[in-house]
Amino acid sequence: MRSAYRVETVRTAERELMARLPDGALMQRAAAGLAAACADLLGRVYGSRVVLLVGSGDNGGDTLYAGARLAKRGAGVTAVLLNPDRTHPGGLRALRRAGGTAIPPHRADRAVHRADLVLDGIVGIGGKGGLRPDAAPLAELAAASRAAVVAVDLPSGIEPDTGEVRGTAVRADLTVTFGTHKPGLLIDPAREYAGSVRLVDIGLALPADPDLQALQHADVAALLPRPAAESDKYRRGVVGIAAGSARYPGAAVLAVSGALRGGAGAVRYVGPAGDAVIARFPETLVSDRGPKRAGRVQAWVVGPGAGDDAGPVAEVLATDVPVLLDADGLRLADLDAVRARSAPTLMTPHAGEAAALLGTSRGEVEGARLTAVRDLARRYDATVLLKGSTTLVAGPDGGTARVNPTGTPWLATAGSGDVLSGLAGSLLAAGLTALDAGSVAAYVHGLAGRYAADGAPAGAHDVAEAIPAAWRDIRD
Ligand SMILES: NC(=O)C1=CN([C@@H]2O[C@H](COP(=O)(O)OP(=O)(O)OC[C@H]3O[C@@H](n4cnc5c(N)ncnc54)[C@H](OP(=O)(O)O)[C@@H]3O)[C@@H](O)[C@H]2O)[C@@H](O)CC1
Ligand SMILES: Nc1ncnc2c1ncn2[C@@H]1O[C@H](COP(=O)(O)OP(=O)(O)O)[C@@H](O)[C@H]1O
Ligand SMILES: [K+]
Repeated sequence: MRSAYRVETVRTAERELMARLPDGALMQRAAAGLAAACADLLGRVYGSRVVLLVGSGDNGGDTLYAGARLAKRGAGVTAVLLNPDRTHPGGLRALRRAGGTAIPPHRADRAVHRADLVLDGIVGIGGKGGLRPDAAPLAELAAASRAAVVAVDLPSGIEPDTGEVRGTAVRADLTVTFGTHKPGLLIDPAREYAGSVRLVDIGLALPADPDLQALQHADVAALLPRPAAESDKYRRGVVGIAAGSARYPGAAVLAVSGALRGGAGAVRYVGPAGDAVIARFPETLVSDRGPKRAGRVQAWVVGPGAGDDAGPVAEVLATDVPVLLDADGLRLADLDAVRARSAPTLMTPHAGEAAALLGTSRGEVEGARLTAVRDLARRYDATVLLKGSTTLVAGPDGGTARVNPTGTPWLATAGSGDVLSGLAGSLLAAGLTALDAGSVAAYVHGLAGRYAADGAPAGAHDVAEAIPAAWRDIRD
């Protein structure tokens, strides 16, 4: 499990640890880890040209001490001081003692242009908003140079708690972060600015519940349903799919294709696309009598390709089993009916659908995904899975949210969301909580997308067909 904590929590843990350690010890741990990561990146430290972009906080302090370590190993180190009077004094002394030099920002151009490595120590968790006008040109210089860029703790200019980027920010090849991941390092758009992320353990004691977590293979393996010796198809769970329309029969087929591979013992289909479903998947239990009279299920999926018929959505929401609401179902669902449910509801909007539900724009949702997914979860008193370049899942209680690490832009293909809804519904029917069903489905779906594409375009049905291979890979 990879965990991320917001700034306030990091600060508290930092204070507690600092009180028990000699002055400056924490910064030395951070600087040592940072210098080691830089040395790995450079390959050969001796003779390399390193430029430090140094702001006036402790982020600049870390950077100066790391620069001093690299200078001691023979690197030529130049520090660009954004604010010479407020530069971390101990860090600057250490750099000078090790043979490094300091220059003002107006001389940065040439140094950055010739550098092999640029360290971004402009601002860390103390930053707010995009970079200020005096700092922004340095980010642009770094972007234009051929040097590798290492962000110290986080790329300066991103919002650490949310992953928002509201102005200019540094674009890094590598981010060396201290103590814990920050949510912004795992969520687009900021994640794009961070490059690869390396965590340096500095001994922080953090609370049990992170703000955000990313499941990994072992976590998902432990959650995947597995039939026991005495299982039968009903004990494994039956998932009902109320999807598709005369206009969009394919959505029904794709949702069923995901559901059949998601661990439920049987898939019941209800809707006008029964013939198409049976033709492709003869094992489906097809009914044309509407969700209420279709027979017992342990979870419902409603909405993919459903068109404008609000009837099945209302029927499904009135049941006492978990419900996954997707696509048209999101639009047709009555807010009060969702809020009144006694069983869990999992909503799976993409950014456009989330924006419509929140009364905002798609761009606003994409720029502030964590805020959007939490807002929706609270508003609907439901678990929400927000799809897209970073898929997030949040529960209504405001507790730990999940971020999916396996996504791939190859998944951006028509119908792949239908596959996801079937898969997640099947996991709900198999007994997973809404948070687990959503995050496990996103994980398996992302991996299946990678397998299906393997570097070339793939269709949604290919993604569904790759689910068993992804599942096996996780299980092994
Ligand atoms: N937590 C830990 O466990 C450990 C933390 N450590 C390190 O400490 C870092 C936090 O240091 P910090 O608190 O001194 O704040 P920091 O990030 O340097 O920023 C403050 C400076 O930024 C400026 N500034 C603000 N916004 C800005 C903007 N938009 N654009 C431009 N400038 C902006 C602000 O200016 P001011 O408002 O004061 O004028 C002030 O000068 C943390 O990220 C990690 O690297 C490690 O040493 C060890 C363990
Ligand atoms: N840029 C991207 N990176 C990773 N995954 C993406 C990206 N864009 C879309 N996806 C994924 O592709 C799927 C598309 O679902 P959706 O938007 O509902 O499409 P459809 O309605 O055509 O099925 C979702 O799982 C989503 O998370
Ligand atoms: K930084």
